[in-house]
Amino acid sequence: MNDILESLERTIRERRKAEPDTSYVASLRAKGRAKMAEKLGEEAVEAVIAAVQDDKAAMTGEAADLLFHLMVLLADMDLSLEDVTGELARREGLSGLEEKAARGAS
Ligand SMILES: N=c1c2ncn([C@@H]3O[C@H](COP(=O)(O)OP(=O)(O)OP(=O)(O)O)[C@@H](O)[C@H]3O)c2ncn1[C@@H]1O[C@H](COP(=O)(O)O)[C@@H](O)[C@H]1O
Repeated sequence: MNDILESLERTIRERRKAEPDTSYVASLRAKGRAKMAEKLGEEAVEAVIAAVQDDKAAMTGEAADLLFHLMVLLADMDLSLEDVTGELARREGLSGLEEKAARGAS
């Protein structure tokens, strides 16, 4: 599973340098971060709808779109999956309440 995400992360970094008319990733880069964020929001809403409708097939596709667009945005911010998994690993070492407190949540 991680192999696929790591491979996709490399592909996204590489395709950012392509000509926008030959690559969806490059076209998003050309449109800018606000457009990437907008796409992430759209995909999140579509995933929410699939979940509420209990549509597993749609949810699988929407979750893939959501992950992909999140990774495009992370790459634009020069963040990696390792940054995210590192944060998840840190949280795993804490209980739920400790983790909430560490994030400053009420
Ligand atoms: N995983 C994906 C992936 N998932 C979704 N999408 C695209 O995301 C877009 C979003 O869906 P929408 O229905 O909102 O599409 P749209 O109406 O064309 O989008 P907008 O005009 O609103 O921006 C679609 O065009 C999908 O093709 C993806 N495009 C690319 N990848 C991966 O990225 C790699 C590099 O792609 P290129 O940059 O195109 O070479 C590919 O090999 C794939 O592995």
